[in-house]
Amino acid sequence: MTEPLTLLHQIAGLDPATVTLQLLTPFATLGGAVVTCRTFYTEVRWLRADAETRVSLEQSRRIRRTWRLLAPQVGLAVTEPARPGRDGRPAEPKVRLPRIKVHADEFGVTVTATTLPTIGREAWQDAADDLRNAWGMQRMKISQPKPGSVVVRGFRREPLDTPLPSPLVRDDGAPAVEPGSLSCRDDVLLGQDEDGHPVRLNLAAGAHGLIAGVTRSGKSVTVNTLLAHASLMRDVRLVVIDPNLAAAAPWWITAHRVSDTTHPDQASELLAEIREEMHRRENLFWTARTDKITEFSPELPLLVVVIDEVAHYTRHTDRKARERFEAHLLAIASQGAKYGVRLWLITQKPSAEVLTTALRTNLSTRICHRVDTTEDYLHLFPDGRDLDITAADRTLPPGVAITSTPGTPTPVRMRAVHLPTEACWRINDTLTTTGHQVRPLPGTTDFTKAA
Ligand SMILES: Nc1ncnc2c1ncn2[C@@H]1O[C@H](COP(=O)(O)OP(=O)(O)OP(=O)(O)O)[C@@H](O)[C@H]1O
Repeated sequence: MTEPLTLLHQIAGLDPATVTLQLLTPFATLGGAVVTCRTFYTEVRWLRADAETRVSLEQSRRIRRTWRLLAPQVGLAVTEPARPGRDGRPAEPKVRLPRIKVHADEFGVTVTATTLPTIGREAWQDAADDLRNAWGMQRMKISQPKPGSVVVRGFRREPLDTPLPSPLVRDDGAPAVEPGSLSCRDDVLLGQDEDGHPVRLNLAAGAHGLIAGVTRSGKSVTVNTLLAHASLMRDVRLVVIDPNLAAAAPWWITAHRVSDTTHPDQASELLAEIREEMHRRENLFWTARTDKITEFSPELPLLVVVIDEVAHYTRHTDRKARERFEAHLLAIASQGAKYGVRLWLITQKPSAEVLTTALRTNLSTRICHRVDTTEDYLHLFPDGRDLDITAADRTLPPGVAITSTPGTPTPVRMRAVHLPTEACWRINDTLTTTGHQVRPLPGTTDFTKAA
């Protein structure tokens, strides 16, 4: 039979070598282009990476390079029995390895591997310690999100131990976000979980929340994140009630309404106004033919009501005043969300005496920094014993919290975003210079009306 190249040679009068060269040239050019693109991509990735990601990139190159050698050593290779060759003599046994793709990030590497007949998740789990040592990782996490592949996450650094700066400020502490450039539809970055995944909150889509933690647990820093975002959102009005004037201090001159009252009755007055506003908004349901407000604007803002040290009012010695306050609180917690109100309660002790079960049930976002007792913690997370570490654990460091949000209802450990109070003052300066000042700094007033 005539070879195709010889046939071409006969038709075109070319010798087979020239024909081969001419046929292969486009493929070689394409191959060269692919290699160039890859190198270019690798270079760009390297140049754009921060110092920690570059260390991980180096590691991921080493993992790829040494995989052929390492996989059989850690039991992640299958040796197929040698079959007799054509000449009847046994051929070399074939060793098959899982194919791997390695991705680097600031915490370490993610290796996605194909499974082989006897090498599934269990085999990877058995090899985890050896891989951790060989790859120089602190911790390995193995999962199988879908049949046919295993995902191995190697952590060189623990996300929970890694400080997470706020996207609202630059490295030098200067504000990075213009007032009014955010909207309540934008996600608020609360922190990162133990796998390094972001934990986000959406004020427009979400509902009410709670932030708990004993003193020096990192509660105020997390409250800063909430208040700073709310202040920078053009379609949010911030209402703060704070008997200690701690969380509210930087926002005193720019929040829509603010109170440092220590008596529940005065706090109740402000809550009664919120309820009146809810009542006014009822008319919108008829005109918009809806049963909840989902679109917000500067004319129809989302009302974010933050009450710091809520126990100060709910455990007040004046029983009647305390009950009036609790009645308002419960009405807003159970009804407010559909009228565009988001209630956020802050407490050192999230016990049943401070927050009734009816109230707690309505607080769907829960951020629990270190608390005093397991009972306090379990009041917030009734199934929380399943976690390796609870928020009552003495070892929970400042800035780490157990968190659940409507997006991630199963509680996770989270390293909260670090937004120090000094940065909040600077954000407030920007708000003031761009005309967002509502009132002067306080004298001895305990209740100030918005201008
Ligand atoms: N997310 C965080 N990342 C890094 N460090 C943090 C974080 N949160 C808190 N810290 C550290 O812990 C310290 C105490 O935090 P914070 O002031 O928020 O505690 P607190 O629970 O509000 O205490 P207090 O009730 O005394 O104000 C901070 O000064 C800071 O050094």
